[in-house]
Amino acid sequence: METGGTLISSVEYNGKISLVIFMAHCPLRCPYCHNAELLETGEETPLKDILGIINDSSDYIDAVVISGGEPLVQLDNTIEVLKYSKSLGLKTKVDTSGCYPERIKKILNFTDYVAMDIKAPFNKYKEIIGSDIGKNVEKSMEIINGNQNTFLECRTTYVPTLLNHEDIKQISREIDCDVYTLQQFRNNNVLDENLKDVKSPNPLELKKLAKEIKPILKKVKVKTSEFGEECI
Ligand SMILES: C[S@@+](CC[C@H](N)C(=O)[O-])C[C@H]1O[C@@H](n2cnc3c(N)ncnc32)[C@H](O)[C@@H]1O
Ligand code: SF4
Repeated sequence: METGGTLISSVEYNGKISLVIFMAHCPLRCPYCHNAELLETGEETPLKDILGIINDSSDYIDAVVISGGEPLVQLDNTIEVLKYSKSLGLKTKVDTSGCYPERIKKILNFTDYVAMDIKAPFNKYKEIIGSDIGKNVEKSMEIINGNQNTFLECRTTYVPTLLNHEDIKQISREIDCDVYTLQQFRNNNVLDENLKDVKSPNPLELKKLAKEIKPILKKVKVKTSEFGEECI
């Protein structure tokens, strides 16, 4: 399998210590992507080495998180990692763009938690990230919601020049999830050079926006580099 390596994290799975595996490759090119070096290629890593790392860490981790890149590009390897993690009694989480609804179905039996980006209102994907996949993401959301054992977090990275407050309000009316997180855009590593000078949105602006959509979504969080994750 091709990866961008692994790390141990205390923030990628709420309240748990997790091993995060970064899978290489992604069919999308979100202008703000901070993992751009992983989109085309990764380091060839035998599956058994990744399973070995999970086994060696299993005494002190609670969960395995598969991120990337897009984990569902390497579907078979992702399934093997999820199954193995569950066999060791670990929680599992997958970060995805939601662009592959049919593949999502195949991981749900081994996935406790999906964090799925809602990158734009469903009818504005092409305009905002350049790929017209809104319908796929909507379908993925419906499939995950049909599986009562999988927790669904929807999340949007708020990039001031790409999105506006009305877009977030439209998203809040279109989605159905266990929790919605507004994430602060950071410009330290971005795919599109034009975003290098775009400042991170102010945490107070994000919190005000989150309060405005809370009556619709009920459970809303804001994630910023200044304050970490805050429930609104
Ligand atoms: C790199 S993506 C990998 C998983 C999957 N491909 C996706 O897009 O959800 C993981 C998370 O990083 C976020 N992200 C990407 N670039 C970012 C940036 N410049 N600032 C803040 N978050 C960013 C994405 O929105 C997503 O929630
Ligand atoms: S943010 Fe996710 S979906 Fe977008 S290009 Fe990066 S890895 Fe792919």
